[in-house]
Amino acid sequence: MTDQDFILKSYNSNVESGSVKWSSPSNIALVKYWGKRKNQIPENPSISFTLSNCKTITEVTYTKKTSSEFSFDVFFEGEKNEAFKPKIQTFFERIESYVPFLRDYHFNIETSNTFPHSSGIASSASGMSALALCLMSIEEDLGVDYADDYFNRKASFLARLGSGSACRSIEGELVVWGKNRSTESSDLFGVRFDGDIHSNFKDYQDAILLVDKGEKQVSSTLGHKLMYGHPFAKERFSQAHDNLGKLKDILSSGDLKEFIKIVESEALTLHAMMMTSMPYFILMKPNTLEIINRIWKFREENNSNICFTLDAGANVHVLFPKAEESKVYDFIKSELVAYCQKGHYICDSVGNGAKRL
Ligand SMILES: Nc1ncnc2c1ncn2[C@@H]1O[C@H](COP(=O)(O)OP(=O)(O)OP(=O)(O)O)[C@@H](O)[C@H]1O
Ligand SMILES: C[C@@](O)(CCOP(=O)(O)OP(=O)(O)O)CC(=O)O
Repeated sequence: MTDQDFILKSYNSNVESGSVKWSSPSNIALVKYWGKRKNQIPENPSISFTLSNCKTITEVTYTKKTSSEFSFDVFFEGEKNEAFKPKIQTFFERIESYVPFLRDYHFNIETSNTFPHSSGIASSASGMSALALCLMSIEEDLGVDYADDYFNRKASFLARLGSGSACRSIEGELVVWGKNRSTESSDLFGVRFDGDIHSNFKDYQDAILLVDKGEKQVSSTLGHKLMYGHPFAKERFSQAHDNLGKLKDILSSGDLKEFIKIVESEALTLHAMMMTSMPYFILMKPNTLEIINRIWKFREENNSNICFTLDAGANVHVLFPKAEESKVYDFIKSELVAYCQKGHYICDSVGNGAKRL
């Protein structure tokens, strides 16, 4: 498929108003997207677990208007929000040719997240995917009739133009984005991982330890830009291809020890890219490292398959098989909680994707 396949050519412009509502999850990458080209095309493929409890709920009410500029209001967690508007404005500008009705309506966007935003738990992924899905449902309200597959693909295509990782939030349980030699994929949208998944990875758990709930100093968007001219960029992009290939085999064989190696190495490589860019920056906090060291110690002493991953932030995602749930939560409550801001953490697990409400 090409960009052209997603252009909406005709719709019923007589619809006066309506309302649509979606819940869309965040996701956590196992192989990380870090570096992009023009038009939100990733420099390397990535794969993520779709989450279940970390999600955005967005309701969009649309009303016909006469003026031709974009018009929308954002209400975040019940209050009028100006801070989220520029990202949505940029999103609308990027997707206009694919959803031309954007200038015909005023949009009232009421949204909330179940987790802190802008702190490396991919609120841009759940937020932008929820909005993209609402626009797709409006497209349907305007008389456009699509097969299920196309609906999800276009939603993912639009979401990508809001935030790259958002294209991996439409479906579950594992989603791949970015052309590669190992799996079915596209640079334009995310697709469900087409390989076998061993039962060891069913219902995988993710406890997100909130080391720092504040907004991070450097946004992911800026971080991606710093991969231009980065001294290790070429090697990193090629490593991501290799890691995705290895992960495909691991997901099928159920080899948890090998899974841990890839996932932890990906997280540390992501942060190594930040530390070696110019300007360089560090998003981990001292407690991030304390937690990592304690996870390693616990794994060794308990013959556990617990591991960590990080997004672009200080918070730690603790990944583990369902079978280890009770012993890992005992460990978190007795040891790791001390390193979390106000003792807060989120219990999550792999989920099935977005839902219309
Ligand atoms: N519910 C929402 N609706 C619309 N936009 C949202 C929503 N939640 C967050 N955003 C947008 O996403 C931005 C945060 O994304 P950013 O990439 O900086 O941080 P993040 O949440 O840590 O994500 P990531 O882990 O992908 O870096 C917010 O400033 C806002 O513009
Ligand atoms: C570290 C990451 O979470 C980076 C996410 O980057 P974004 O998707 O937030 O960036 P933009 O495309 O600029 O919106 C890794 C990942 O999710 O793959």
